[in-house]
Amino acid sequence: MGGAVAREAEADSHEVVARFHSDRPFLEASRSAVGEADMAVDFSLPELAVPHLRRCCEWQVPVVMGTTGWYDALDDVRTLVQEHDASVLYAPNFSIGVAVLSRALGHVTTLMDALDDYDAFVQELHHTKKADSPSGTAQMLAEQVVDGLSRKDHVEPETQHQRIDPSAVHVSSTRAGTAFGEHTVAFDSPFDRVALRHRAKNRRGFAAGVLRAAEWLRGRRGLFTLDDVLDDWLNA
Ligand SMILES: NC(=O)C1=CN([C@@H]2O[C@H](COP(=O)(O)OP(=O)(O)OC[C@H]3O[C@@H](n4cnc5c(N)ncnc54)[C@H](O)[C@@H]3O)[C@@H](O)[C@H]2O)C=CC1
Ligand SMILES: O=C(O)C1=N[C@H](C(=O)O)C[C@H](O)C1
Repeated sequence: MGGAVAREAEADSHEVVARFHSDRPFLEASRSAVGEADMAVDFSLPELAVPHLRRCCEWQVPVVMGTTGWYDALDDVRTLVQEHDASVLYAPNFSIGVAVLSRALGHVTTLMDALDDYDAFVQELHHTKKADSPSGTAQMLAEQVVDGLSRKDHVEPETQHQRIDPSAVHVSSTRAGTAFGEHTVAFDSPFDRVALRHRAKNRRGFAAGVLRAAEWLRGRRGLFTLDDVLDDWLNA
């Protein structure tokens, strides 16, 4: 993703001050390496996300965090941001289409909460290079369903070798080929199935969302998500 974001940024007249990767690790860089950068964008590895966030907070560089797989540490990151009065915006998926799907899902789960016949599940498909599973987006969508449906109380991301607990939202992950990222949230009753689906056709949608989020974040302090950007985006 780093390359896709850099291309989109340069096409939009932003300057890419520095790029870090496995041969030039960010955590080994000095403050001067990022110069006057007014924003950092991170698409790296789950285990690097929090150390990278910490370094950016210490250096007072606002961050747009796209890396997934670190959300168990969200409370620590919230504390970190408060301690440093820092600026961080994170999202498991920077596509505007997923932001809209997520808003729509909020409305759908409110309706479905009154319709006990409907069970809910999430499916995701990604390319074989993906390091984390389930995807951050699938995890987010499944948690949204748990929050919205009183008959569900947890997410189950593992293959079940027994009957599924009816209070679980099952998330299944497939890794195959070069799929950019597909997510389906579905509600299944004895009579029909209602599904919301997003399919990324390439990586440009993620990169465009990152730029939009970075522009929104400038001058703001706190911990934000793409949902905070959405109202301005839709009304622009
Ligand atoms: N939020 C969103 O919209 C999206 C999130 N992602 C997430 O972004 C993350 C990265 O995904 P991809 O870009 O597809 O993976 P990738 O494997 O192409 O990129 C990982 C990058 O991390 C770099 N890296 C490895 N060690 C490093 C170190 N010590 N210091 C600095 N950089 C280091 C690698 O050089 C590489 O450039 C994943 O967690 C993925 O789920 C991916 C696409 C969209
Ligand atoms: O690794 C990817 O490629 C993607 N990861 C994100 C996720 O984990 O949800 C977003 C997108 O689906 C692509």
